[in-house]
Amino acid sequence: MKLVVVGAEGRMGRMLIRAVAEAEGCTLHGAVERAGSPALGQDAGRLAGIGDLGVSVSDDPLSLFVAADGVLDFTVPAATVAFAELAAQARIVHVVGTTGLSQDDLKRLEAASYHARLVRSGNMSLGVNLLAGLVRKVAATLGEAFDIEVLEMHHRMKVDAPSGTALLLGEAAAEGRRVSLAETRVSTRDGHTGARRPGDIGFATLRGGSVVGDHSVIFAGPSERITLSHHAEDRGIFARGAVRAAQWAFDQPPGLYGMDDVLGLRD
Ligand SMILES: NC(=O)C1=CN([C@@H]2O[C@H](COP(=O)(O)OP(=O)(O)OC[C@H]3O[C@@H](n4cnc5c(N)ncnc54)[C@H](OP(=O)(O)O)[C@@H]3O)[C@@H](O)[C@H]2O)C=CC1
Ligand SMILES: O=C(O)C1=N[C@H](C(=O)O)C[C@H](O)C1
Repeated sequence: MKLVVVGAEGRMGRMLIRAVAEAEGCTLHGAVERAGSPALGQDAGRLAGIGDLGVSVSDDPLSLFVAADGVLDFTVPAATVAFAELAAQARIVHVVGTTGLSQDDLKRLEAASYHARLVRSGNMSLGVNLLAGLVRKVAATLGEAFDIEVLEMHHRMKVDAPSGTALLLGEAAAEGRRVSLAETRVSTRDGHTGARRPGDIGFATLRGGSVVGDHSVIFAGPSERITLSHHAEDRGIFARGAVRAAQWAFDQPPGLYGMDDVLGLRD
């Protein structure tokens, strides 16, 4: 499968280049950065620390997409929406790991998925997607006597909050309880907040250092507490998940898919 990595110089971009180079049956067809990036013209393999691959970083995504099978995209929301339109034009697989997407961005990705095979997830690791299934089940079993709080910590450079994974886990909890996350979500608490509203799903965000990604879902009940956690130790877990998603989507019809489809975890 011929894959293009966009955002090639980013923390995830460099991991994705490595994951594609290591994956059986995949080749790196192209690497893209924004116009003006100092990475333009550099060899993508060298950028990723694995030696030359003979693929120069380019700022012309469409000319690469038309001759590729898929694109791996962990960038920023505005770029991802633009790449979705180009991937749809080229009728290729688009794997989206970018987080912090607005409702309007999500609608535009959905529109693109009429033509492209688009896989999107706030977390591409096996562990987090298994955890989401457990959270759904525990939330359904315990009911509202247990308060749900989602706690996350990431490195100091992360720009969006709560994390895409925290929202994915919050959605799983809300689904388990058969409520809408939009109506129960509380993402900030400061000052005299009053007592906790029954049924709320709370989010707490920590930022600092080089933390790859820590997430816990806490079910706090009368006199006891259950905590379900995931700790990411290496970004390779997300990159390998993204390559697996692209390989899975290659044989699917156009549509919008999640990692639960890729991993066969849908109930
Ligand atoms: N779903 C998942 O499993 C995971 C998701 N993520 C998400 O992936 C995203 C990226 O994270 P991370 O790699 O840490 O961030 P980085 O800031 O390190 O990387 C983003 C890259 O995208 C580039 N970029 C921005 N705009 C464009 C454009 N128009 N065309 C091409 N490239 C562009 C940036 O370039 P420049 O800096 O020059 O602007 C940068 O190199 C985040 O939303 C993060 O939350 C991260 C890990 C796992
Ligand atoms: O920005 C990151 O680094 C990460 N982003 C994703 C998120 O927002 O959940 C996934 C992972 O936790 C790392």
